[in-house]
Amino acid sequence: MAPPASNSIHRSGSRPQLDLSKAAIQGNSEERDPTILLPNQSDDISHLALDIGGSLIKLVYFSRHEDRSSDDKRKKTVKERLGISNGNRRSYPILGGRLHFVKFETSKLNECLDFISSKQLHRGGIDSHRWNSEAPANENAVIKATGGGAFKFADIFKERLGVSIDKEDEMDCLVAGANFLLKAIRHEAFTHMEGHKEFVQIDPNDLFPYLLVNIGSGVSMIKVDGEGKFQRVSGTNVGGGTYWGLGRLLTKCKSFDELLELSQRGDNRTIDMLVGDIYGGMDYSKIGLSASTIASSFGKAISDKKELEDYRPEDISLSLLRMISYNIGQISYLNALRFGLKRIFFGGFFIRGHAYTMDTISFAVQFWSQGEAQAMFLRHEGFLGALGAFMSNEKHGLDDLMVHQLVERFPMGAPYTGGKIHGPPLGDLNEKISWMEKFVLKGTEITAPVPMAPHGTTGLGGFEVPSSKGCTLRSDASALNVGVLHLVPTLEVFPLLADPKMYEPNTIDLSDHSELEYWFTVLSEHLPDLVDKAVASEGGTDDAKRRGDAFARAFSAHLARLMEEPAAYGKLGLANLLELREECLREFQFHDAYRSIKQRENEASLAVLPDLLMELDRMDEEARLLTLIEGVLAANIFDWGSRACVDLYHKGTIIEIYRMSRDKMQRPWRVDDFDLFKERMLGSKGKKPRPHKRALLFVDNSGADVILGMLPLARELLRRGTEVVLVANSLPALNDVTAMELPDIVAEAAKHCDILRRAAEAGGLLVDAMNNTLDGSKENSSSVPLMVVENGCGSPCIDLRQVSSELAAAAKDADLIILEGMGRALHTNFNARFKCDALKI
Ligand SMILES: CC(C)(COP(=O)(O)O)[C@@H](O)C(=O)NCCC(=O)O
Ligand SMILES: [Mn+2]
Repeated sequence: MAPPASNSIHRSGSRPQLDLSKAAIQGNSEERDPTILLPNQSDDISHLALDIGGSLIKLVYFSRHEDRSSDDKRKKTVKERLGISNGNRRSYPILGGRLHFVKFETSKLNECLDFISSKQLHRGGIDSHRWNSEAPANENAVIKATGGGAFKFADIFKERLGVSIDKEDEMDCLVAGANFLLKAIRHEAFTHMEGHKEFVQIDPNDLFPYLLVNIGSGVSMIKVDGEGKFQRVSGTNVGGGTYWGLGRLLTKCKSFDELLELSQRGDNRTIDMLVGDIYGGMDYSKIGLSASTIASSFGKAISDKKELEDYRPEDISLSLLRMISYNIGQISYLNALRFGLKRIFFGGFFIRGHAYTMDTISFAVQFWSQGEAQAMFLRHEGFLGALGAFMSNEKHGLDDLMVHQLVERFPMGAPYTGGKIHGPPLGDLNEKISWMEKFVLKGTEITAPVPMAPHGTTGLGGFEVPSSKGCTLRSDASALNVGVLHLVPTLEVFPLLADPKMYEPNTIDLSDHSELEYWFTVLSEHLPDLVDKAVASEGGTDDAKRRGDAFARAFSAHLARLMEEPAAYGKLGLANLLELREECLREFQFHDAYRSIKQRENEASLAVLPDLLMELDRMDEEARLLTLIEGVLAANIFDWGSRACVDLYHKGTIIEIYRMSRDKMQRPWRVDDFDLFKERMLGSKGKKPRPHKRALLFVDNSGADVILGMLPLARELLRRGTEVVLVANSLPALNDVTAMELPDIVAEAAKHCDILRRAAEAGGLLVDAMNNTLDGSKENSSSVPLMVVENGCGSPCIDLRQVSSELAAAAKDADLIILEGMGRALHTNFNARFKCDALKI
C-alpha cells in the first residue's frame, strides 16, 4: 500500500542511514511501539536545530513518541492475516516523534541556553533525555544552527553547553524549511486580505517556481525553482530590524511586540501625508489613487512645526509599520514581475501572525499587480530557517515524510510555553497543572484574542486605518498558531477513496459563524459532565479533580481562542474540534473517561444479545435485512456525546430503548437508499447477486451500538460469505469502542453464536480471548474470517487521509465499506466517495 509517489518529498541519494546493526528491542517486543536500542549508532543524531537571528532565536527540536505499551496480541494475528510484514513499518518507531517549535529573544540568550540545558536537548542521540539524562554531555556533540548568531555565539554554546555549532547556510535553510512546510503541512499557506484569512491548498507537484520573501531583521527575496534550487534575487535593508530600531528610538517601546501592539491603536493620518492632503481632500482618480492613499510616509512631519513628543507613539508605530510593509510588498511584487512568478510566500518573524501587517503586504501586492500576483503567508513563518537547519541533518529522514504522516496537535504546554518563555520549561504534568492554575487569576490573558477586525479599503488604492477592537494584541500571537508536529510514519491515505485530492472529511463548514457558535455551545455545555466522568474514571481522587479542573480550563481556553480566530490552528473543521477535546483529555492523562460506562453497557448488551439473535433468525431474509439496518440506527442512539441521547437513557433499560427506537423507524428516512442496498444484497427478480468479498465495518460506540447493532450486521455478512473487518478507534474517544476492546467483546458474543465463533476463530480473534475453549488455529476453521483492525485515530470522527497501515492493508481486498455513527458517517465522510460500494448509516 505504498502511497502515490507523486506526493513524495525528494530524498537525497546520499542520505546517511541509521546504523541498525545489533539493533535490539528494549523491553517487550510485543509492545505497540517498543523502544529500539541502536548500540552502534553514533550519538550525533541531531534532534535540535537553531536559527539565531538578530532579534530572535528560533529553535526546532525533536522528541520521540512516548512508549505506549500494550499487550495487544490481536495485532500480530491480524498482521499475518492481512499480509503486513514488519518491513512495512520502515524505520518506525525510530522516526516517530514530535517536532516542537520554540522562540526566544536573542537578547535573552541565557533563557534559551537554560531551556536547552533543562530539556537536555544538547546531549545528542535519539531519546537522550530518557536514557542519558545523568550522562555527561557528549564531548563531540554538535548542534545544527543557522543565522548570524550561529557564528556570533558559537563560543558561548561551547562554554555553557559543551557543544559545537555546525553552521548551515541561511538561504539553504530558509528554502529547505519553506519547501518542507509547503509540501508536508496541509494548511500551511494562507492569504490574508481585509481581515479575512483563507487557507490555500498547495499541490506539492505544482509548487515551483515561487518567490520566498523572508522578513527578518532585513529582507531576503529568493526565487525558488526546486529542492535546493534557488537564487537570492533581491532584498531590502528596510525590514523588521528597521521597524523595531526606528520604533524603539521614536516611541521608547521596550519590545517589538509592544511596538506592534501600539500600532493597533494608531492613526497614521496624523503623520503620513495622504493624497487627500495634497488634493484638498479629493481622490486623484485619474491615476487610481484615493484620497486616503499614503502619498508620503511621515510626510506630514516635515511641514508641521511639531516635535517628536507632539506625535502619539501609537501613530508613529502604525505609520512605520505601514511604510515598511508597503515597501516590502511593493519590492516583492516587482521581483515577482521580473521573473514571472505568480506566488509570493512571506515568512519571517516580522509578520508574527499580525493581521494588519499581512493585510498591508497583501494590499500592496494586490494593488501593484492588479490582482495578478498573490501574497501568501506561512503559519510557521518564523521557523523556516530553524526547520531547514534541522532538515540539513538528513539522518532523521524527515525529508521523506508526506502530508498524511504528519499530525499537528495543540497541547496547552506548547503554545504557551513555546510562545514566550520566562524561566524553566514545564517539566511534568504537575508543573503544567500548576501553570494552568495560575491562569485562574489571569483568566483573561489565556483567552485574550488576537484582534482580527476587518479593515476597509476605499477601493481606489487607499487603505483605511485599522479598526482595533480596543483590546491588546497578545504578544505570543504567532506562537499560538504553531502546534507540535507529530510525525507518524505508519499513517497512510485510505486506499479506497475515489479521489483523495478532492476528499474533504468535514461535512459542516465551521467558517460559518453560526455553525461554530452552535458547536461551541454544545461543547461548552457538555464540559462539566465530561469532567465529572473523566474524574470518576480516575477514581475521583484529589489528583484527578485537579487534573479535571486543568483540563476544563485548557479546553475552554482552546474554545475561546478558536471562537475569536477560527483559523488560529489551521483550517478548522468539526473533526479537528472534536479531536482537540480528546487530545486535551489525554494531555491531562485521562485516557478513557467513559471506561466504566462502556463496561456497564457492554455487559447489559451482551446479556440480551442471544434473544435478539434468535428473534432475527426467525425472520425471512428481507425482513431481517431491514431489521438489521434499523437495529444499527436504533443502537447508535447510545451516544454519550449528545445530550438528547443521554436524556433518553433515563427512560428504560438498554433493550427497551433499543426496541423503542427500532420500532419508531419509519421509512422513508431523510436519506434512504435501503432499497438499493437490499437489491445489491439480495438481488432482484430471483437473481442471486455475488456476495461482497470483504466488508470494512467502521464501528462507533461501545455497548448496544456495537453489540446489538453492528455485530448482528457483521454476522449477516459473514453468513453470506463476506469477510468482515471491524474497524475501530486506536484510542478511546467518548464512548467509542476501541480496537483493543473488541476481541473480548467478540469473544463474549461468540459464546452465543456459532457464526461469530467460527469467523472470529478464523480471523484469529479468539486465540487470546478464548484459548480455554477453542484451539484457535485458523486451519481448523471453514468460515470466512472476522477480524479487527485499528483505524489509527482517537476521535469520534475520521479523516480518511490519515489511517493506520493496518486499515490500509485491510482495504486492499475490500469491496464494501460501512461507516456508522454521527461522527464518522455524518460530521465527516457524508460526502466522501469511494472506489467500492459504501453504506453510511
Ligand atoms: C460527538 C458525536 C459526534 C459522537 O457521535 P457518534 O459518532 O458516536 O454517533 C455526537 O455525539 C454529536 O454530534 N454530539 C453533539 C451534537 C448534539 O448534541 O446535537
Ligand atoms: Mn461514538
